[in-house]
Formats: sequence, C-alpha cells, structure tokens
Amino acid sequence: MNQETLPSHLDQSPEVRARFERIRNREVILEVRGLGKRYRTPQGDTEALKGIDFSVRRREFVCVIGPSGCGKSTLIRILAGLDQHTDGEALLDGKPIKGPGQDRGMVFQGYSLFPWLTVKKNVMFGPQMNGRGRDEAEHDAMMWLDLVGLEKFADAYPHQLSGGMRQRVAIARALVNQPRILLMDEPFGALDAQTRARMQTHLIDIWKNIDITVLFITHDLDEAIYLADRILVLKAHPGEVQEVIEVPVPRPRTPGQFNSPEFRATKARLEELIHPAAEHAPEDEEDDKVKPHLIRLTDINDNVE
Ligand SMILES: Nc1ncnc2c1ncn2[C@@H]1O[C@H](COP(=O)(O)OP(=O)(O)OP(=O)(O)O)[C@@H](O)[C@H]1O
Repeated sequence: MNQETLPSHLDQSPEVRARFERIRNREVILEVRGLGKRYRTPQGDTEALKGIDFSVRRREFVCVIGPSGCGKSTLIRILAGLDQHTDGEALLDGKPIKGPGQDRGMVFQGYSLFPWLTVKKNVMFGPQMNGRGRDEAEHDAMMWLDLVGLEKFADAYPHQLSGGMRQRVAIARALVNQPRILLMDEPFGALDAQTRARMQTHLIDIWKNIDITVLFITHDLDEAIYLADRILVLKAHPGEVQEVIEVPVPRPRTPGQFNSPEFRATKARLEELIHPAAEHAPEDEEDDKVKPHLIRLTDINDNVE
C-alpha cells in the first residue's frame, strides 16, 4: 500500500471511538492550563514552553513527542515538581503542583538507582522514607518486583543487571509509592532495539493491570503510537502544543500492528508535523554553519561506494 491509499489518522473504527468515549467519561487526573516556562540566560530569554493546555484522564496513556528543544523535558520536570513554571498552572487531582510528591512516580532515561543498594533495598527506599516499617516496605517491594518479573533478583546489585532489568527496577521503585501518575522521560532511550520493544510490551502489561495513568516522553514515533491513547505533539521555539492525536490503532496492541493502515497513517501524520519537508528548525541552521569541511584523504580510485 502506498502513502496515497492510507486512511486518515482521524478515521476511527467503532471500537476505537467507543474506547475514547469511555476514556472521556473518566475523571481528569492531570490538568495543565496555559503553562509557560521562560529561561533567562546571559544570551537572552528562551521560551521553552508557551500556553500549554491539556488534560489527562485516569488510566489514560499519553505520549509527548516533538523535535529536539521543544520543551519535553522541561514539561515533565515541571510536572515532577523539579522545576518551576513561569506562567499558568498544573493541577494534579485539582491541586497545584508546587514541588515533588509521592503522588507522582518518575522514571528517567539514566539509570537512577542507588548503586550501593540491592534491587530490593532500592525499591524499599521510598516507602521507608515515607514512614513504612521495614517489614511492610519489604513486603511492598517484593510485590512490585514480582510484578516487573524481578523477584529472583531482589538481592542483586544494579550493576549485575542488564539495562532493561534496571529500568524494570526503576518502574517498580516508582510504582511502590502508589502514585496517581507515572511520569516517564525517554525511559527506554538507552536500550537496544530488542530490549526496548520488550520493555514497551511489558509496560503496557503493567499499565493494564494497575490503576495508573502514564505521561510518557519519547522522540520515537513508533514507540509513541504503540503505547499511547493520545499523543501530544509539541513544536519548538517556543514550545507549544501543535496537535493532539487520538491514536486510531485498536487495543490490545501487538507488534504486528506496526504495518497496519491506522498505524502507518498516524506515523505519516506525526512525520508531517515533526519533520515538515521545507522547514528547518533554527538549530538545524546553526548546525549547517558548523558543518565540517570534508577533504579527501584517500586515493581517488580507492572508492567505497
Ligand atoms: N536550564 C536551562 N537554562 C536555559 N535554557 C534551557 C534550560 N533547560 C532547557 N533550556 C532550553 O529550553 C528549551 C527546551 O529544552 P528541553 O530540554 O526541555 O527540550 P527537549 O524537547 O526535552 O529537548 P531534547 O529532545 O533535545 O531533550 C531548549 O531551547 C533548551 O535550550
């Protein structure tokens, strides 16, 4: 099938439409209104985020995607309470976000585990800090390690685990505090393609089984479509919401759907938004100015192509 015969990404089967109806009937967990962030630097101001409006409903899976520098990390850091916004507001269960809190679990790209603690103790750390007794914290930790399939590695240290296993521990550690929302910033970005695919499927399985809402940042279009109910597409300079896409790919999702017409139509739309053919982002122009001047250092007849 060529691109011209693809359906519109706006076409939804009756099942998908009914699913979105059900989502719209759920309560709003996260509400972001007119959110803005301006960084002041000696070189001038950067408007990292401007007038961001969106809401996420309970047990919805929302991905945020956009070109480099569109403010994805800034947005998630503000929602995590690690950075302050300069305009608008972000509400979790109706309460303004003012700092970090147990109601948000975070998983970032870098392996943020404590290297000197075992897997189990890494997961117990949060509950113990929050006043749970040692036995209760251990019980909770083992339950979540079981859920991510790592109960056998409870006494291992992070350096003894693969990248994918470490991110599973990070997920268990984020979920053990029973947050309302899981904030994930390119959590699988450092993993090889196969592990990444396994982790995506694993994350969907976890999400299906527990009462958790997910906001997931990625720059990988396939990952966003595979995981999300809706995709928030940001644009850069300033970072603004460009479009919100309701993913028309039915659930349950399977890797076999990557070639389905709905999947490809959604990907074509994302590509149109993120890599518009004729436009260059300002940072591309900056890159062009510093392009290396390549000179030939091999014999003219010694071709590799
Ligand atoms: N601490 C900071 N001080 C000044 N400017 C910043 C700071 N952090 C981010 N910025 C600027 O804000 C804009 C958004 O940055 P941010 O890292 O949130 O984007 P991003 O979409 O996550 O990018 P990437 O995909 O490359 O990680 C960029 O122009 C960046 O240079």
